Amino acid sequence: MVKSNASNPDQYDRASELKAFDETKAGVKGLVDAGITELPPIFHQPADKIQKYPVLRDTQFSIPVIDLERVKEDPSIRKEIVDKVGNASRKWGFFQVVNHGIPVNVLEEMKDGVRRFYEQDDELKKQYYTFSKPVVYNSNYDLYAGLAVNWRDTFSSFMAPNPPKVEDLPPVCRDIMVEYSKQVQALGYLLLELLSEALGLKRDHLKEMDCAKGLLMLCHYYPACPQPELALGISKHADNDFITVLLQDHIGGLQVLHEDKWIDVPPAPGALVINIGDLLQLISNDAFISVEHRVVANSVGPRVSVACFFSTSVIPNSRLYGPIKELLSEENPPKYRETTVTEYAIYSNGRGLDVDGHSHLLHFRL
Ligand SMILES: O=C(O)CCC(=O)C(=O)O
Ligand SMILES: [Fe+2]
Repeated sequence: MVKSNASNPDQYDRASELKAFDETKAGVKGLVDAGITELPPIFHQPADKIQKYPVLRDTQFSIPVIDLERVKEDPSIRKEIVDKVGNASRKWGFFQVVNHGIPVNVLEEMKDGVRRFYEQDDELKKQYYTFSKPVVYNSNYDLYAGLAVNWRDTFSSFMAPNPPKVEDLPPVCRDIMVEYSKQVQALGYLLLELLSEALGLKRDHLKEMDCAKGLLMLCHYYPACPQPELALGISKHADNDFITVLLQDHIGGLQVLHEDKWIDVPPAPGALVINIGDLLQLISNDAFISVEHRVVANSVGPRVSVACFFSTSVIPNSRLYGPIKELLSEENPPKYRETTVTEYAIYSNGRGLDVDGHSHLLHFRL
């Protein structure tokens, strides 16, 4: 157990508390199971980090929800959908989709599978608490590097193009991980078509650039927090991929930074949240924006979510990605130098922002 010293958070041995927490291999859920009633200091966010931007709760400002029904059948409906996807990707960098083709029972089973993973016996879970297996479970991947530990546990696995052997996936959720990742990849390809068309490119342009070839699945668990106002589930970051498809449950907590205000992304039944990652901002030459987001801690959880990152960062790949030539003109010269997905991943080191809290994209700007 990590001893708590929340009444005097400045006077504690941070390094040894981090190590003690890490060595439990039981994550944040382990602390909750042990019955803590105060937030241990390693989780305390600096107050200015939590409150820097106001939270705006105004229905006038909300992430667009786009209905994909009949997108493949009716060209005039498709055109409307493409316009909506383009507008949302330019203005918000985020949107939700409904009628996306993934059945509700698959979404429910995926969330149940994540709950089963975390709620199984600690001893079974601990075997994945390592960076040397295809499925990596830990609390925060950047436990020792972050300013404050996030109130969250995560397990992750690359699911495409080279998925792990089935026996390497956790038995309690392996079938649904395989099924869901296949369906998400198909949706990823459809989204790339719509995004290509919204950029005025031919339908297969982004697909042919391999933007949905690689898929990293991150399964998050945000236990109920004893002092949610002092912690964050995920601190402010942007995603370092092409696009992300996020499945969230009914609890909520995801917020998007829009015009210097945090806007809630309300859970909608059957919906998936889509966001533009840094690499798509780069190749679209800033037409689409990769927007910072965070998850606040909650007192009613556990909340579960599954983030599917489309990126090929683990495949050795020398393919260069720069602003797409067809989008450039005298009035729209390239804003970024070319990079590889691997270089971008190494540069961002899996972290959503640089040490000063700025986007890693700035480093690649011409
Ligand atoms: O859990 C969520 O709602 C967001 C997760 C997220 O932002 C991420 O995995 O990058
Ligand atoms: Fe994210």
